[in-house]
Amino acid sequence: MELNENHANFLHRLQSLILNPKLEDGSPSEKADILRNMIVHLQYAAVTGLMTSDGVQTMKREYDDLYASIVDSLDETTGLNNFADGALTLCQLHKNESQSWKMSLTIDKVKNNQKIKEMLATNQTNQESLVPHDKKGFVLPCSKKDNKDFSAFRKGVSTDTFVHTGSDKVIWPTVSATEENVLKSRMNNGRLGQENVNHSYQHTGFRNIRKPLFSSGHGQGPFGQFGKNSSTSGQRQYGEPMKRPYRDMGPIDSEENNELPQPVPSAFRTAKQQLSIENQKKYGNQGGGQGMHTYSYGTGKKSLGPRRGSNNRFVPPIMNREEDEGGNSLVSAITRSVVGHTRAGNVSGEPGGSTREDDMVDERLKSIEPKMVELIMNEIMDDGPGLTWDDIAGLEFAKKTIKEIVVWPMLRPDIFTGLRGPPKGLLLFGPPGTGKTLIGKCIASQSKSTFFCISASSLTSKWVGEGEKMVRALFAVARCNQPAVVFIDEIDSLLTQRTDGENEASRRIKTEFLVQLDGAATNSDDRILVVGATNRPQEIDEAARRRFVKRLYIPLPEAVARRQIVVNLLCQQSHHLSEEELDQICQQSEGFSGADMANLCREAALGPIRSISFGDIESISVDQVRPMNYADFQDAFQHVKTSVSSTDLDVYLQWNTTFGSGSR
Ligand SMILES: Nc1ncnc2c1ncn2[C@@H]1O[C@H](COP(=O)(O)OP(=O)(O)OP(=O)(O)O)[C@@H](O)[C@H]1O
Ligand SMILES: [Mg+2]
Repeated sequence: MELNENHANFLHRLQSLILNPKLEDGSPSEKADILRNMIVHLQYAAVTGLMTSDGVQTMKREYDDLYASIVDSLDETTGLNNFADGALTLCQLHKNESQSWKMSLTIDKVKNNQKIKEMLATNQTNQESLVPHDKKGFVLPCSKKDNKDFSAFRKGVSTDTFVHTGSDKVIWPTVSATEENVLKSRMNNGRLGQENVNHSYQHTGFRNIRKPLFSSGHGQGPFGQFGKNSSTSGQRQYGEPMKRPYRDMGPIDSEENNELPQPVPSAFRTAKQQLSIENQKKYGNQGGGQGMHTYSYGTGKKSLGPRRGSNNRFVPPIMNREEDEGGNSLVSAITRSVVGHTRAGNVSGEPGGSTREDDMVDERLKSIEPKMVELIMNEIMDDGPGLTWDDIAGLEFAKKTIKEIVVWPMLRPDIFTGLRGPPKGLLLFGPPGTGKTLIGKCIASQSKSTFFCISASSLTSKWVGEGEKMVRALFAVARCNQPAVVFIDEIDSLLTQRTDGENEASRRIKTEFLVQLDGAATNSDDRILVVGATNRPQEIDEAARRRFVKRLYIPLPEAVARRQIVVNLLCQQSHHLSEEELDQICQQSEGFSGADMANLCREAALGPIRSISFGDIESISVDQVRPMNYADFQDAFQHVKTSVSSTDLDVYLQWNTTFGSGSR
């Protein structure tokens, strides 16, 4: 590939972005923009072959993590996912590990990094080529075995620079010594992969760039110059015409110039690339394994279960050329990631899916912006926190109906066809704190389907600004991950009744949502269930209401259920409550929601602690804390009241009578 002025400008821009990311100041959205820009640049560099996919992947992984931490963070000073805080109890208490992530790569840190110091020291002493080459000096294809030598070579890569004559019209930016250090260090880490920045790009990561030829007979591999005296001997002046593409380049003698050797090193792959290719072939992207670390979110987070970590979901969108000669790498890579995430027993069956499946998925995602696919993938939950139906007290009718709609059809799709086909929309409505979100958690852990938990904020994000496209992306990705359950908590905030004065964007989102719901409902092959939960069903648009064919009332718990909640919670504490006292508590708590019951128990559990004098609290052992008793509950009743008024209750009962699917 010829390095033209556009490429030069591009590389110049990329270099300044990396050297000076300007991430210290600025709002979260500005930072997100900068990082997005960086990621796009890296993708471009890989697609055009200006950087190796290895170099891109390593760098991009870091920027992706940082980017995801900004997009996900609920803290308004550091992140974007905060504007719907009030509306979304689901997200409250969300504590994201990424919040503490800071840009650690400062120039000072790089300068003081031990490895970099060593590298620079090695550079000065290392004079020998460590890359295997044949007698003529051509670089040999590197096997996994050779890779050991090769990494040694990378450590000792020469930092000498080439003279830049200017006749290529490529004006490389002049960089300071410190900046040079940064770039060198990134090269050594396989990041930018640049080993020579003074006036020419000799980049371990950049490939196919016109490179200086050597005539010294010492090998020059795809990773740049090496060999004796590389600062002067054998360097090609920039004005000289390029004889061969860089990646195919071996050293040539001046006499041999007319008879160029066959490109040997084009077969070259690093061991890492080779391993990654093999893994991809074997397992699809899931099996790629290396470099993908799993996140676990903070314990304080209130959510339906663990989200896939940003890196876990991330599959480098740029594949090795060997694998994707046909281009369209971004979409197909994301497609693979979608298929790769599909659970066992899903449409694709095997992780990674078949080629036919890939093609099919490709089609479905073709019109969807990759960044949106990525955002949606981020909303897929791994198996939830192991909640079972028994953890939900009472609500027998709702549980039975949900099992019918969600669990059984997943187990026996062959039986649930035609008239028996399960409904595609399920609405859970009822007073606050009655277990609607809890049911969502249970579906996540019990259904053998891909579970998307979508918050209104992901769909209406100010930053994305294109909510209806997000809705389309959501359903497209769900379609690729069938059977799928899309759980939308507090769905009223998304589907409120349409009014004349309402904002155009939210109207568009709503319309798209209805269209997609219709599509899922009418296409009998689609195995997508949309579950909405709300405590304001009366505010839902009538068109949306119609599409939620099953509308289940989740009422306040009855005495038996309240008892079960108390017993479940008390099993973690020592107590002296008799059966009669428990019955008494359940009668006294008439009108309490499940959440109120949990609050009551929490308050009562503080009783024994309150009876300890302030002075003893530091020294007392756990065994010395007295067990809870009936009096603690009586005290707690003084402070905890029902949160649902009887007027509110009437509204739900009324709505259930008119629109609900029954409650027995
Ligand atoms: N049926 C139940 N069984 C056991 N615990 C329950 C039940 N209902 C509510 N709880 C308790 O109340 C808490 C809140 O429940 P949940 O978040 O599911 O309520 P919700 O119906 O989604 O409320 P909202 O409408 O305000 O979102 C749960 O974490 C659980 O401790
Ligand atoms: Mg809820």
